[in-house]
Amino acid sequence: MNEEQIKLAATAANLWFGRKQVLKNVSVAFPKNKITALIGPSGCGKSTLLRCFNRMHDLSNDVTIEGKFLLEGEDLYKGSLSATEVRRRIGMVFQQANPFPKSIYENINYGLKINDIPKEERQEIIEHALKESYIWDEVKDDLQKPATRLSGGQQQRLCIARAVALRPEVILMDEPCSALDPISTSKIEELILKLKKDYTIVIVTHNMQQAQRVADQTVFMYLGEIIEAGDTSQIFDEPGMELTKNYVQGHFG
Ligand SMILES: Nc1ncnc2c1ncn2[C@@H]1O[C@H](COP(=O)(O)OP(=O)(O)OP(=O)(O)O)[C@@H](O)[C@H]1O
Repeated sequence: MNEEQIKLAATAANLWFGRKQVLKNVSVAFPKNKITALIGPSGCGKSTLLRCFNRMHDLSNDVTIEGKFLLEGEDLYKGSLSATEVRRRIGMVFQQANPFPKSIYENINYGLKINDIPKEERQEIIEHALKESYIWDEVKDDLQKPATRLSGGQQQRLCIARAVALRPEVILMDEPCSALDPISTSKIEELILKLKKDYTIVIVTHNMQQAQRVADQTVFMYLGEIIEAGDTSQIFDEPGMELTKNYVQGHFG
């Protein structure tokens, strides 16, 4: 991958929670306008790595982070970027849809407000974000309804709308479908595939079929290390490492 294709990267990253090292010399690059699946057994550090890119560990005082986390070459920790700016440019969607206990409208409006988007522009941005996230038709007549009354799959698409409304460059998704039924899952997958035209996407998933359906690149982690990264077809069909092969074939994890 040449420099110009890389949107997001970590180099020689280490992370400790207290004395426990959870990321070990992690170097990884996520290409622009592509979907990367991050796979590996439970506890190997996938979420921890994802959260580093969004400065989610900033508020924990027992976390030590070393190495570099770069957005188009710009250091996410050492430069002039604030955590708020980092989170605007790098959006995140979580395993459990987490709408605010407010209306559908307010769920998106809130982020626009705190990012100083003028009031007169917000209506159009909200409508566009809901359309872009394939949920507009289901909610357009009831934008004042509490978001918590939507189904799980609708809530997750609303959370994606909330993220895209801020026009991020990257969307990080931490097992976004693990709490959803197969129909909602396929809607989200369809949405993810559509979004890659405009965004760089990194998705943590335990679902090997999902990784193969959506990801261009797959990264396999084990015990805090990156074992192998490559085109999804290569990782699944011709893995270079025995460990990767055993994992993708379901022998452990
Ligand atoms: N805040 C924390 N304090 C201490 N240890 C933590 C903290 N968060 C995570 N860990 C530990 O770090 C390791 C990696 O956790 P992480 O959630 O990144 O793994 P994961 O690969 O995403 O797992 P899963 O697939 O189960 O979500 C685990 O051993 C976990 O117990």
